[in-house]
Amino acid sequence: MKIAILGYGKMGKIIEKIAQDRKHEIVLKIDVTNKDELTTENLRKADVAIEFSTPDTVLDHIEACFEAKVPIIVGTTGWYGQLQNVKNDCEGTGSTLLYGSNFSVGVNVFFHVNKILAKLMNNYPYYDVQVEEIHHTQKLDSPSGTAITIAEGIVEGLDRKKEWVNILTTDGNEGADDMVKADQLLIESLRIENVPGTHTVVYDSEVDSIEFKHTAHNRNGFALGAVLAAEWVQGKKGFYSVKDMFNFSL
Ligand SMILES: NC(=O)C1=CN([C@@H]2O[C@H](COP(=O)(O)OP(=O)(O)OC[C@H]3O[C@@H](n4cnc5c(N)ncnc54)[C@H](OP(=O)(O)O)[C@@H]3O)[C@@H](O)[C@H]2O)C=CC1
Ligand SMILES: O=C(O)C1=N[C@H](C(=O)O)C[C@H](O)C1
Repeated sequence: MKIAILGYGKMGKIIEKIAQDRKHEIVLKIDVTNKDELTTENLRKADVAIEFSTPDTVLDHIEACFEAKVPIIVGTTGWYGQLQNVKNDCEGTGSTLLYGSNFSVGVNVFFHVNKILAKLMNNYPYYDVQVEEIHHTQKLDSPSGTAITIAEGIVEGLDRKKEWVNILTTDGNEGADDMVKADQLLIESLRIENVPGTHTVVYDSEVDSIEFKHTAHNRNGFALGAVLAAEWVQGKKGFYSVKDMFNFSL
């Protein structure tokens, strides 16, 4: 496959390496320094674009791919308020897009089990629940896209939580729980140097705690998942999420 990499930062560089190991060719790499090269003509040299840039640039990149009729895999987070508009645009223009807040196999297993656990915990009302996410200090968005997907899974399955709320802190979160209503699900966001991504769901009662945790040791799992998504989307039309690719049956 011929691949365009839109956003050539921490993720873009690992994606390049993994894609080449899998015998794909990188035909375009875009970052701030050469953003003028993101033209329809250049995009059409690719079979697929893989987008890991910023919340401020992702929508322009999506639009450029729709215009060029090149399928796009979107890993960038922090734009999900526009999801429905992008879906309408994708379907209206006969384009192809697959997005995911997290492309790693481990996190997608986590997403699936998190939903099952949330439903199960309806039977145990004496547990409260919260989500914690920790990322490196360069991260632009909070909460993380992954934490949003986790929180949506809990709100969907656990009747006593109606919506999520977020508190971002860099120096501990004393008293944060007191600011949250009983039917709100707290997502605590922490920013610590060099952490690739750690997500924990904690069910806490008077007598014990249940902790369900995913720790990324590096970014390779995210990058491999994005390349697998680029392979999976070949020959498909429409709007997909990474969930369609994994399609867990349990
Ligand atoms: N879905 C998933 O599995 C994962 C998602 N992510 C998400 O991916 C995104 C990128 O993460 P990461 O690689 O760590 O971030 P980086 O900051 O390392 O990389 C961002 C890249 O975007 C480029 N960029 C910024 N502005 C523009 C512009 N106007 N035009 C073109 N390129 C631009 C930057 O260019 P320059 O270097 O020149 O500044 C840089 O190359 C984030 O939203 C993050 O949350 C991250 C990991 C996994
Ligand atoms: O910005 C990051 O680094 C990451 N972003 C994604 C998110 O917002 O969930 C995925 C991963 O956790 C790393």
